[in-house]
Amino acid sequence: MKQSGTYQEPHYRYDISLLRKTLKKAKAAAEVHATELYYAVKANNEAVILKEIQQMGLGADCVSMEEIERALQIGFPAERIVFAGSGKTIREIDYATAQNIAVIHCESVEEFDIIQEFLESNNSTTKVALRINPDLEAGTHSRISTGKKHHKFGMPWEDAMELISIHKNIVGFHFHIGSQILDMTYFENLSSRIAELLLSTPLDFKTEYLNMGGGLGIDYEDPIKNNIADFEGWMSAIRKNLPKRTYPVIRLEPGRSIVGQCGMLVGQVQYVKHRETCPTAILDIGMTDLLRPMLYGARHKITTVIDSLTLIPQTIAGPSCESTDVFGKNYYLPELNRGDIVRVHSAGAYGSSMRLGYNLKSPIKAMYIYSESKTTFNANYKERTKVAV
Ligand SMILES: Cc1ncc(COP(=O)(O)O)c(C=O)c1O
Ligand SMILES: N[C@@H](CCCC[NH3+])C(=O)O
Repeated sequence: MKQSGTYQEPHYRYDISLLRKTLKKAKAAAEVHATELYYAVKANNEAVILKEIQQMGLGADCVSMEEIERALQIGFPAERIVFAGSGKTIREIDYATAQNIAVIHCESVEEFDIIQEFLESNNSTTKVALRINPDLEAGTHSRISTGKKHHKFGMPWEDAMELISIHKNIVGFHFHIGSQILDMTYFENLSSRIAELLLSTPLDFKTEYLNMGGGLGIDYEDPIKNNIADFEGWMSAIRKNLPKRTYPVIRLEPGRSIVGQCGMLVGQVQYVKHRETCPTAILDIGMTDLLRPMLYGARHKITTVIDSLTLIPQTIAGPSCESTDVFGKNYYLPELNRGDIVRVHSAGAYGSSMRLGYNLKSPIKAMYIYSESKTTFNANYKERTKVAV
């Protein structure tokens, strides 16, 4: 009897109709709240995904020269591209200013001088906004918080005030307190802090540009029921304490909330090790394809297409030569066996964009689905999991 079975290549699976639905919801909320959206390319930079986003009229928030290049290739106009990042190199600043992108988010006084040099040498139309560190909690995992004083991001308000007193080409401010934020109080706090800070700008300074970052969280526990993030709640919270008439249009740069739920990672059980504590299913997908569980202890929902009412606790692990290459313990699933297909949900954001080349693993492919019922999906995968004997 042949033991090897059939092999289904692992892949990211993107539900484009859900992406479109999500974009429509985000755009509708943005219209109500006079908000312009710049998609954070770092969350997912696959060309097909970016094209969908560009076609819906969002701008692009980029953090490297390569992301700017990709955004331009996809068709985002330069005047709808912003460039952020805590360690921009001169090569990157030169490129961004030469392309006349809309705005650079400058993070320090030192960086400002360098940007200034390239704005002049490139005779650039790019504007400068200052990223402020507001010293605020974000109520999220400590490793994905960015807005406290000790974090490396942004500059103190005092530095910003000094810069605007000298330079006339600064158009406004940029803030971002962290990612995967579900408690809207933290966004309300951000809007209070900004309102307070803006009161202390010199009378002759007009804040033309106000970017309040990204950070809206998604439901990792129940991504099937809650597949669209609370854009309306986010935008109300972020605007709540801003004086409306003074700041008619604001910018936001969501990443995860746009693409997180439309992607899943599909892999196959290679072996099951029957440990004393808990069986461990070793898959062909792991930390090189989705780093979040290993980097932040993030828990993603995992499902299978096996019909069984009996669920048992199992450890789900990846194939890399690292003890931390484990999605998690105590996943209650039907008993897994070699050949079974496993789906890791909510892998659309910070999945493929954070993939690793460790162990010389080749990047896995992406599959784009434009419409498919759940029944067809399950049937297709079951077909493939039948092990040949
Ligand atoms: C400056 C900045 N803007 C936008 C984002 C996108 O955030 P999120 O994916 O949480 O919406 C990030 C990532 O946290 C960021 O650092
Ligand atoms: N990459 C992170 C969040 C950081 C986002 C960028 N500042 C995640 O996987 O959740």
